[in-house]
Amino acid sequence: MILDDLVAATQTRIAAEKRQVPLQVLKSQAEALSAVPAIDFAQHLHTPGLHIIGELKQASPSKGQIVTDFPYTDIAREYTAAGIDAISVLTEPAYFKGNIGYLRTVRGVTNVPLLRKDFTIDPYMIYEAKVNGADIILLIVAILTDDQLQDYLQLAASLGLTALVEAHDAAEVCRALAAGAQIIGINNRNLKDFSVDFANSIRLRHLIPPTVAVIAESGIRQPADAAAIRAAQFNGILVGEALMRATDKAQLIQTFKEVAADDQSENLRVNDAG
Ligand SMILES: O=P(O)(O)OC[C@@H](O)[C@@H](O)c1c[nH]c2ccccc12
Repeated sequence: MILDDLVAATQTRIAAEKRQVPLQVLKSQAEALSAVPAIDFAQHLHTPGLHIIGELKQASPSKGQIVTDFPYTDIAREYTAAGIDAISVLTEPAYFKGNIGYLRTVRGVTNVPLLRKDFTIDPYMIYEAKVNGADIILLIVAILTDDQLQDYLQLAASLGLTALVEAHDAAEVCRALAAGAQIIGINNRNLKDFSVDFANSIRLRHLIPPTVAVIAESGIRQPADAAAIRAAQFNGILVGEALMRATDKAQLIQTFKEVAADDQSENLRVNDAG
């Protein structure tokens, strides 16, 4: 199963990194930064409208090479100018051609919150996210025990990081809630076989109380997709491939935002009538 391969590759990678920079060194670097006030992304997600997390992803195991040209700092600037709410930076090298250096570099060109998109399986990676400028880490329920979920959420909070806790089915959503997740991402893609079911997030939405922010992830391509997700009361969307392939990324972001704005004015009308 591909997810097992990803986890194994990540274990090997982190073991090598620990030999380069020992845990204690990284930990003290991260702790020195923990006083820096982090952006409360969960709170931001509860403000009105559909928030957009745009991804920087040049390749993936399901799609192979998505783009041949990957000017990621230019794209980060373009996302920022277009009013994106956060940028997701793939840092997994073996399957997504990501790099932790991309995160650090992007941090230098934008002030928007950055999500370190990786297969977090070790506290080391959380310190590393902090040291390289992330505001948000990804915790994938499918690859963590309940104890790990809780510990990693706590560690992230202690460093001033927010966690996006990713679930794919009802049981995983319940585990995310039980661990105390403040932001849950429901992935439309099954990481075990990479099949995408766009309706998956909408089907599971009702399991999450309004106090917890919820993001729909993967397979979101068109404004109509964003509209359907907004109508289902999501706080945000995570968009990778569609933005990477779009020649005019600002235009696509704008269109997604317009869809959300229409929905808001509809709500206002309903409220006025009531
Ligand atoms: O490119 P898409 O279909 O818009 O999907 C983006 C994002 O949801 C996807 O990259 C993703 C969701 N969860 C992940 C976990 C690891 C790596 C990647 C992902």
